[in-house]
Amino acid sequence: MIHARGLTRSFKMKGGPVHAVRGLDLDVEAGQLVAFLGPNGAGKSTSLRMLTSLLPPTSGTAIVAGHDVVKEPSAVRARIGYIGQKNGAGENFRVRDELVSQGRCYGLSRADARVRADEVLTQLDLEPLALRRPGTLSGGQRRRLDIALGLVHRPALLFLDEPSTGLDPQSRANIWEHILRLRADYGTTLFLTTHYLEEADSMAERVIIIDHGRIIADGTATQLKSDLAGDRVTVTLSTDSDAPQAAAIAERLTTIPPAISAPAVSVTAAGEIVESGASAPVSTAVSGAILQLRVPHAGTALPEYLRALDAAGVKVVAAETSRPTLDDVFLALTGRTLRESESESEPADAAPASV
Ligand SMILES: Nc1ncnc2c1ncn2[C@@H]1O[C@H](COP(=O)(O)OP(=O)(O)OP(=O)(O)O)[C@@H](O)[C@H]1O
Repeated sequence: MIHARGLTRSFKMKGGPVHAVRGLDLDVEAGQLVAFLGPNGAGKSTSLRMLTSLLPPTSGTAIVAGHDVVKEPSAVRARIGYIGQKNGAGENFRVRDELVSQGRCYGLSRADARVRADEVLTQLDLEPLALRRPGTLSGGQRRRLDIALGLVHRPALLFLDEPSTGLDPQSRANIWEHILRLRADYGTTLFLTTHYLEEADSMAERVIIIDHGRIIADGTATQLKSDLAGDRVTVTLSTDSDAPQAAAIAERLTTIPPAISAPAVSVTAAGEIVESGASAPVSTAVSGAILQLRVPHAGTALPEYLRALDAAGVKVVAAETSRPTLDDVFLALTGRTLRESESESEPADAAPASV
């Protein structure tokens, strides 16, 4: 459904070029639900805009829904839906009329556009709002209308740029319910960006992480977490002064490597890990009397560690383990958390020039 090779986009800026996307290689099969994650400025929207033919790549190729995004942009647009970050509906028409008008834009007859408008109104639970103006809808209702607008022409592939951002938890859950239903009922291929790691973790069957315009991880959330991040063990000592000794003991244990060195990798559909160069060590973290360790299996590491601390006379007052998150995966790959990356600022003199 999506086949991109070396897809690249740079923007000319006063302070020098911005390399937004650097050589994206991507294959997405029909029916997949893919979450595209990365910090602000990682290149997610630029990638989406190239894949939807809205922005020409600087170099590289992409075949989307069977057509070349550069040579056949109209054919691509006729077969895909794109729901951008901003609202798609105007203010002039009522909700149903917006949908009819969208259908007309895609070449449907007036009668067919009306039938289709009613179908998507039902699909997105928007019938009670059909006669309202978009400006009177809540954030969640409006986002559902955006999705309905993207579905009028029955696309087999839907791109959604942050479909749930800015919504309250209940509306976010509601949007996800509709997204998952689209896939279950119609087999729609879904490619979406999100900042909510826990949503990507629980809903998407495939997670692709992009950073500085490059894909740094690609696999199921479970694969990425177990292969790249490991479990977290947190031990609280009775006194700070024992922390250096406790850290040294951790380094000597066979079940606790002194540092998990996680190379930047991608995981193929077959579960094969492909290394792609850079490595970012994740070390034992000590904060006062609290030690945090990354281990492959907390269930075996923690008892061994506690026995070793006890034998050395180091008193432990609390110990707990936790499963890794996708943020831990990002940390393992880049040495930064996604949240830290979000606050990295753009160059001060960066101002858009011709694109
Ligand atoms: N039209 C443009 N002109 C100049 N630079 C741009 C333009 N569009 C994007 N960029 C730059 O390209 C980089 C990638 O931006 P992009 O919007 O793709 O990131 P993103 O991952 O979607 O971020 P966010 O999560 O904040 O939406 C950023 O440095 C951004 O400032």
